[in-house]
Amino acid sequence: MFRGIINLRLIAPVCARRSSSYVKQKRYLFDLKENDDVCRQALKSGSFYLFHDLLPLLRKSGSGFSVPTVSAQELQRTINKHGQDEQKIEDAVLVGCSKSCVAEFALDLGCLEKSSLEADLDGTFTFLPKALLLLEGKCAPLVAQAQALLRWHETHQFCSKTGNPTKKNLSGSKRICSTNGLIYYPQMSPVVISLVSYKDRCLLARQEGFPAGMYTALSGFCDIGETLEETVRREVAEEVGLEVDSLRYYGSQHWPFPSSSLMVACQATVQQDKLNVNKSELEDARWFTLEEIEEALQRGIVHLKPESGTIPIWVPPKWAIAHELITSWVQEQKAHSNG
Ligand SMILES: NC(=O)c1ccc[n+]([C@@H]2O[C@H](COP(=O)([O-])OP(=O)(O)OC[C@H]3O[C@@H](n4cnc5c(N)ncnc54)[C@H](O)[C@@H]3O)[C@@H](O)[C@H]2O)c1
Ligand SMILES: [Mg+2]
Repeated sequence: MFRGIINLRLIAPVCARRSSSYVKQKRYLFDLKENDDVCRQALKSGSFYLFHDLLPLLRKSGSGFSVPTVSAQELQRTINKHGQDEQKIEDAVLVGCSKSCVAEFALDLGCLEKSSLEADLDGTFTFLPKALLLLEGKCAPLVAQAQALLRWHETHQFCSKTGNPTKKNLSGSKRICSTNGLIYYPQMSPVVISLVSYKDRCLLARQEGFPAGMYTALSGFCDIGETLEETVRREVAEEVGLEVDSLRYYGSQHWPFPSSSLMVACQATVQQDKLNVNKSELEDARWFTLEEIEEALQRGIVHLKPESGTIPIWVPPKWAIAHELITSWVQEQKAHSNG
């Protein structure tokens, strides 16, 4: 059993007063998920994020973009105006509830005409990777979660055992086979992402399909039955031929690509730096100094085509946990050098 130093990134415990409203919010969310009657009521008063064929609706807001919501009444009007039955609202899926316990849903209106919808809603249905780059703060993970849940329902219409149709419960927290009652829950695939370091350098890699110049931390899906630590060791050995000798948990992130992964991030160290890169998985892997990494972080996203000559190294954007891992390594290196 691999023993590493685990120091969980703990969220500061909420104070006693706030925890009562937090607990109330989470208990209401549980009721919404599990109790169709509670959810049916909430569908009349909740707020709705809208999608069109899994593209989220974004609206220009100042110098940036926001993710607008519509009320149940506005949604009814829009659906009626576009000739759809109001029942369509029951295709919505629950994505959360506000601190004041207003239920938040996501609904895909892919059956309606897109451009007239965008005109009515004063927004644009946007390709998800682009939308996530345009959004700030909590909007990006929320849109990613909603799209992943809508996509899961779209791709799990039939029972994999009987082949018969499945039906979602009202909140969309599960699907049930119409004949044998088998219950399906939305899945995330666990993926480990490790920033490997050796003395004062860290290791970044790229796959052939990555945007030109982008390097990121090593990552890999967990095989069935593996512990996270075993996946870290296996993936690092598989991809760059090194043996991990210590690892430290950093944090986690839901990642909607290619289909809903749970990224579990850690810092890992190795005892030697001789790389043996597995070219069937990686196009390249390199050790980078603190200075090179700081330059890459400064550079931000580089939109250059491979044919434009030498492309400077860049790393995933701020909302990717790889970026956080890399930034955390820089801070530790600087704290270490400042003694
Ligand atoms: N959020 C971030 O900062 C960040 C950074 C890097 C990679 N990622 C994501 O991590 C994931 C894993 O990266 P990777 O490509 O290096 O993985 P990987 O090294 O495991 O190689 C991918 C291979 O894993 C296999 N696989 C096993 N289970 C799978 C599953 N459930 N879904 C898809 N493939 C599965 C497939 O054969 C696939 O070709 C990717 O989805 C990638 O987008 C996220
Ligand atoms: Mg990998």
